Amino acid sequence: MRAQMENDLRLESSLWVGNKRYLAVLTGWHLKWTEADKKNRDKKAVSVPVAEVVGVEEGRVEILPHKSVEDTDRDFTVFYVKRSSSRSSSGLLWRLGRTQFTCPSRVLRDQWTRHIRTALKTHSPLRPHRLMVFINPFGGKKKGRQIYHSQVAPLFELAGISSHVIVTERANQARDHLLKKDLTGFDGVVCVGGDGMFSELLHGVIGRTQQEAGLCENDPAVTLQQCPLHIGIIPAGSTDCVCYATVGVIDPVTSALHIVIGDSQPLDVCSVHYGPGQVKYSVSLVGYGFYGDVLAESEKHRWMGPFRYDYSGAVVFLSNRSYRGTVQYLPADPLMSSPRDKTRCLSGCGVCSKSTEKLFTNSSDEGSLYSSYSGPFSNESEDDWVSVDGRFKCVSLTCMSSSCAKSPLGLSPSAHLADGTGDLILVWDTNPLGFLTYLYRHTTSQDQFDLPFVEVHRVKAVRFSLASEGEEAEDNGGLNIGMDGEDGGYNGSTSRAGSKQNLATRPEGQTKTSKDKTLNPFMCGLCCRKAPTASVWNCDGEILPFPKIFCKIHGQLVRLYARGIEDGASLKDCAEERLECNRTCSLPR
Ligand SMILES: CCCCCCCCCCCCC/C=C/[C@@H](O)[C@H](COP(=O)(O)O)NC(=O)CCCCC
Ligand SMILES: Nc1ncnc2c1ncn2[C@@H]1O[C@H](COP(=O)(O)OP(=O)(O)O)[C@@H](O)[C@H]1O
Ligand SMILES: [Ca+2]
Repeated sequence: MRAQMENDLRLESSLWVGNKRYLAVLTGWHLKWTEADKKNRDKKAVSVPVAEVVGVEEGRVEILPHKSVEDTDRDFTVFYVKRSSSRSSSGLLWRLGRTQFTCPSRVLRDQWTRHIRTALKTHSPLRPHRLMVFINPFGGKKKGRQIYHSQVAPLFELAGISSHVIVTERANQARDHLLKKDLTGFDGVVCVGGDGMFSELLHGVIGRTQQEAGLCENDPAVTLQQCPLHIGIIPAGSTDCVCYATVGVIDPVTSALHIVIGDSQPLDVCSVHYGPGQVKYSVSLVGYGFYGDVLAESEKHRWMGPFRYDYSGAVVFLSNRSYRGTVQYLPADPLMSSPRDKTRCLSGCGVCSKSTEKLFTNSSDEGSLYSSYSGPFSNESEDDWVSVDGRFKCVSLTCMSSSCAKSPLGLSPSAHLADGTGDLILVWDTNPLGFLTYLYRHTTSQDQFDLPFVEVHRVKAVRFSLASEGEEAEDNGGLNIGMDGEDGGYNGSTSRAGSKQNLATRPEGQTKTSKDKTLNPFMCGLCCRKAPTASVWNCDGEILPFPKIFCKIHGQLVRLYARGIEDGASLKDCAEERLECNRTCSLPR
């Protein structure tokens, strides 16, 4: 049956590109054109997977920067994904490749365009036809509208996608629209903005799916239903972490091309249960202490744009706070992977594929993905929880690497996008130089976990509560200057929550001395007033002012129009070894 379809789609003929003659072959999976006049050894061949063909148009057509059409009888133009490397990022930039072919006759030209269009329909079933696009006109450098209209809309039009565009007029408009309005006929939703805008779509899409399934999303015991609508992100925000960590570059054209060809990347989501039965969702950062304080501080300086985070980061660092609390976590299966195994989750990641089999009972049936999720706690009991008490600079939980331009490898470089786990990073109270070293290592390839006051655990769930006021005052002597005293830092204990058995003690070098106090006399102006004893949670850029939370990771709850980070090195190897490249990259051949 498949072979028959392949045969029906197959087309082979001589075509001209400029003044050179090529042998062009469409096999259903690939469109390949090989220079016809040269000897076999050096012949130039380009092979484009059908899945990466953006569109085909009759005539000689240009799209970017402006559309122009020369309506000739024997020509057709093929648009496709073309890769180039970018030094400033971890992934590959995608550009719109374009080749104009000339046929010997109009009949053959029409045959080519018809066959290519049929191949696209047959082999790219997830390509969107109708999208709902939300533009935040105030995100990042306030260029959302311009980015969409000049770089994205022409590509959507070329691919025959009809888009319903809403420029938001208030915060949470996109979320509310997705929760309440008719979404019939839409294949996906797209945000043009930053992580906050993505978070609105995430909440809208998850909430809507649970509503329609009749599930109570606020109940932490409920197994949430997977979301059928795909989410696309056109980066136009300040941090753009979700885009960076799933695509590898911050580039509107690259992201638009991933949407157009219907790429599909499953993503783990963390539900954060807080207050009286409320829930928020996060894919990148649930952070208490430093990251919560930076976010709270940055909200006062929104007018600074993306620079507000640098400024607030410096202010919060100088205020040198730490917080005492109890963290409990449910460890993930250590046989699957580890946050310190030095691997990276790249496009086609083996750990994530294996997890798909584990997370869904019948992984061979695509339909079952939406019904048979086994949930994170199939067999665990209270005894499996590990409990840690102490004073922390920050407690962070991330479902993915959370890489971004500031930190190209991210908060947890070996975290996986879709393995059903999150990485819990505990940074114990330490002196300012130690903490600066920790932060600085995020900007380099040095291991930020290889520090005595940092630990990282791969987990399925986390609970956090602050120390009671009495414990806090005892620990602090009433002043939260966070860097002094024998009680600061890694003085806590680790225990199995169920058995209450202490397992760990303070590692050497963690006792702080009075000398530390002299490290930063310039900080006194900032920190010698009574600092707050509680921080707030940073939940993907949203402030949660409730210290006590319960977090649970939901494996592959949503899907993005993305494919994970493509490994530039392997493409380069392919080019260097002179293998026939199945991608149209502009790397040296
Ligand atoms: C001495 C140099 C220190 C550099 C430290 C770098 C650490 C970077 C880790 C960043 C993790 C980012 C996780 C993502 C958070 C976003 O959801 C959130 C909101 O983004 P947006 O909606 O686009 O505004 N961004 C932040 O909370 C900013 C954190 C910045 C911390 C310095
Ligand atoms: N029209 C609007 N006016 C004000 N706030 C908005 C509007 N549209 C969206 N928002 C909110 O702005 C916040 C930040 O948006 P985002 O696009 O993430 O930009 P940035 O990355 O610069 O923070 C989001 O939390 C979102 O809810
Ligand atoms: Ca994960």
